[in-house]
This record gives sequence, C-alpha cells and structure tokens, in this order.
Amino acid sequence: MSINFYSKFFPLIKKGVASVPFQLRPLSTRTDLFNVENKSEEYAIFRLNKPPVNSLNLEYLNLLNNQLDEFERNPKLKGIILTSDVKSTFSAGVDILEMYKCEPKRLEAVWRAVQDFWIKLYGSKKIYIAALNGHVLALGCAIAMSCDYRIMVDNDKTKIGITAVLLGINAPSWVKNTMINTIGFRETEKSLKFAKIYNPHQALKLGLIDEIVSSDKLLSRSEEVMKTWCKIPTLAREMTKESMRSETLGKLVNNREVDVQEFITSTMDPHLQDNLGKYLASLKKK
Ligand SMILES: CCCCCCCCCCCCC/C=C/C(=O)SCCNC(=O)CCNC(=O)[C@H](O)C(C)(C)COP(=O)(O)OP(=O)(O)OC[C@H]1O[C@@H](n2cnc3c(N)ncnc32)[C@H](O)[C@@H]1OP(=O)(O)O
Repeated sequence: MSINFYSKFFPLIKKGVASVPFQLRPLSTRTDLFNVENKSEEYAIFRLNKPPVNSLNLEYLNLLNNQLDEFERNPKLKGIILTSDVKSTFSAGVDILEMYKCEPKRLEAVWRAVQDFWIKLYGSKKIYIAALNGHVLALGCAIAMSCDYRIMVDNDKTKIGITAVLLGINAPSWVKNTMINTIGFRETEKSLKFAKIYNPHQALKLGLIDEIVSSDKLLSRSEEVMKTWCKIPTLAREMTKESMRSETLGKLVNNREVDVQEFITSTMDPHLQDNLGKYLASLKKK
C-alpha cells in the first residue's frame, strides 16, 4: 500500500507541484491574514486572522492552500494546530459575497479553491487538531470536521453547524460524507436536513467535537494532545489515516468536475440568489 497519501492525490490537484523538492522553510511565517508559529520541529500553530469572521474568499483560500502545501513540504513537521486569532469566530465559512451576484468564472475558481482546500486538509498525512476558539459555521464546520481532533471553548454562545438547507442549498456530498464519518449517518441526516446548530456541550454529546476546555486552556490543551500524538509511530499513524480516509477522499478527487458544475448551477439559481441577498441583509442589519 502506498504510504505517500498526500503525494498520491496532490498531482490531481495541481499538476507538477508534487515534484517540488523538499525544502526546509523559515521557522515562522506571518502575513496580515494568518500566522504560523513553529513550536518545535514537530508541530506548528496555524492561526487564521481575517476579521471580522475569517470568511473565505478566493484570495484567502489561495493563500491558505499555499500554506497547506508549505506544511506538506516539511518532512519533519508532524502536526498542525489550526485555530483563529479572530475574537469569537473560528470561521464563518465561504465569503457570501463570493456567492451573491457572482460571475460564473469567479464562482468556479472559488469552488475549485474550496475543493483544493478540503482535499489537501482531509488528505494530509499530518496530524491536524482544530482548536475552536469561536463560531464554526458552514464550510468552517467542514474544515473542523476534516481535522483529526476538535477541541472547543466552553462558551454556550459559541455555535457550530451547517445551515445550508435554510437557504435552499443541498450540502455537497463530500461535506455530507465528512460529517457522516464524524457523527454517523442518522445524526448527519438530522443535522443537515433540519439545519441544526449546536453549542459546545451539544456538539460534544454528538461527537462533533472531542473536548471542551476553558478559553485560557484551549492552546495548552491542544499542544498537550499534539505532543502525545507526535510520539505515535509516524508510519503506522499515517497508514491508518490513509486507510480510514482514502475512500471518502477519492469520491471527490474523481468527481471534481461534477461537483463544480452542481455548485455553480445551484448557486446561480435565481431563487437561491434571492435568498442569499436577504440573508446578507439580515447579517448586516444586526
Ligand atoms: C450562505 C450559505 C449558508 C450556508 C451554507 C452552508 C454550506 C455548507 C456546506 C459547506 C460547503 C458548501 C458551501 C459553503 C458555503 C458557505 O460556507 S457560505 C457561508 C455560510 N456562513 C454563514 O452562514 C455564517 C454567517 N455568519 C454568522 O452567522 C455570524 O456572522 C457569526 C459567524 C456567528 C458571527 O456573528 P457576530 O460575531 O455577531 O458577527 P456579525 O455581526 O454577524 O458579522 C460581522 C460581519 O461579518 C459579515 N459576515 C458574517 N459571515 C459572513 C460570511 N460567511 N461571508 C461574508 N461576510 C460575513 C457580516 O455581514 C458582518 O458584516 P458587517 O455588518 O459589514 O460588519
């Protein structure tokens, strides 16, 4: 069995990049929009920082995709703690302005970048721990579910879930599959069909997250878990992750064009556009 999970799928994402030789990168990377802090040779903390809600537009997705590639190119790096520096939000998902009154070409590019992000994250051999400091909505929830472990702050006002159906969106099959793999079929069906949003304690009961901690312990607890997992024999851990995830991953990798077309068709639908306009207005009105 191939153990080079990421390289196996990566050429399908961006032809040729898989052949870039391994390079050791500078210890830390800081941009205005995210921050990578290498805590040791073995793990790093990756902080999203795009206020007010870490919404994902095309440029941001491209930037994050490049950073995931950067992680993959570092053979010594075993794990990444993914979190946010934005107060009370981990991520509000795709930037709705990318979907509302959009040009089909731009929408297509956004969706391809979303697919890339999920394939890179879900398909990575490395350990990803989501340290959820705040709201985790829509694609933000799909991102958290694609990590290996989720730790969330103990705050009843913090929300996690996917409410696509309220706007007339049928969540893509790879999002459904990721959720099924996290909380099981029946809970996924209820969650998506009825647009369920959970507080941390409800999410823990469901298995949507794995632990709850007070906000001052979020990073220290995430690092504690990471350090324990870094001690597990790497090859066996990677092979196990691959064997658990390859089937789900392959379903999108081999079906990207259909997924793109479905997304464009459903998003450009006038009824959905109308709903998006009203939804945006309701967010702005608050
Ligand atoms: C529209 C689709 C809905 C659901 C789709 C789910 C799909 C799930 C399947 C996954 C993949 C499929 C495609 C994915 C699509 C998406 O991810 S679409 C994004 C959907 N996201 C949301 O519905 C979250 C909306 N935001 C909120 O609920 C709240 O903002 C918050 C995150 C709980 C934070 O609340 P609060 O701290 O009170 O801040 P606000 O005042 O509400 O927001 C601050 C400003 O940010 C703007 N904003 C919020 N979310 C977005 C966003 N996703 N895109 C762009 N802009 C956003 C908000 O309008 C405020 O703007 P200003 O008033 O101008 O400051």
